[in-house]
Amino acid sequence: MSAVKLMSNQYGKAENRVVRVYRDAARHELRDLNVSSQLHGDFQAAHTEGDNAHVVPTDTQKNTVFAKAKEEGIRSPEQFLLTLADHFTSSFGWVTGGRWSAEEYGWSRIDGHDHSFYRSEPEVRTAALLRDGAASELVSGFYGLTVLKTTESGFVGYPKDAYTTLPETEDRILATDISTRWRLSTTDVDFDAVYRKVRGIILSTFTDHYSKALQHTLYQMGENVIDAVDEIDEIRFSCPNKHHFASDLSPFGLENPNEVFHAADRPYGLIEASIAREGAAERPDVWAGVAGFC
Ligand SMILES: O=c1[nH]c(=O)c2[nH]c(=O)[nH]c2[nH]1
Repeated sequence: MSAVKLMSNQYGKAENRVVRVYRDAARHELRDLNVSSQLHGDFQAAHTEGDNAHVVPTDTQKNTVFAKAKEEGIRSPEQFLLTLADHFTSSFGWVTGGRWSAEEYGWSRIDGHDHSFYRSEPEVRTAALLRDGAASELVSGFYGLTVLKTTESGFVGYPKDAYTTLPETEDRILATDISTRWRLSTTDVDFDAVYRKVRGIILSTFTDHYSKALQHTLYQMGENVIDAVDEIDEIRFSCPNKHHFASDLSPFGLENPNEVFHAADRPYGLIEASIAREGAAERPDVWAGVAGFC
């Protein structure tokens, strides 16, 4: 009699780099994804007996990603993940769900050209689908959108102790790499439209207020997104405070009224926050499948 038992498990093929080109017309379209597939279900015997009768090979999961890109197309990362989940759960009775995720890289036309593109979007778009039986939970987001404002940011009013050296300021650079994910309350939305709207709100919020701290700015970003998008119940941010320190040029007899900075790469403040719609159900189970804070 063994003293151990199998607990949670999942398996699949990670990081399938699939590029779908639509070339039915002279003006081509493309979607460029990195897709991971993880199955949940009855894989007990595979672990305890070495019986692979239920083990849909990770190689087959990889092939399915590419075949579905052809058969169903890629209309959005989220839609593609739903297609994969439907396929695996309907094809294999013991597959009760899974976790499918994707990153998307954004391309734009070179001078409006029909079939030549350049990597235009600085950020990587993300999507994660958790399927459990009939329930689908979607978390969309992006990371790597770097923003900076040269003024309209300050940091004052914090506690001072024996170790405090930071001077208060009401005029500093605020810069960060935005990582964010938002939890959708439905799978019945235009995912690309929601993505563009959220991205736009986050950027306009960054510019449109005096930031009293990065915490203050993230909260306003979250508040504005949740106010504007009914289908989003919760949004998370993980953002480094990319410090820019005004250089001391006094040894050279020069003044420096916030014109020359040392852009320090580390250490950096790390500011993380989750903002949720008042009254919406909390879903720690959904976030548990997302690496890091968000
Ligand atoms: O926006 C900020 N938030 C902080 O928590 C913090 N701490 C710090 O030293 N500088 C800043 N800036």
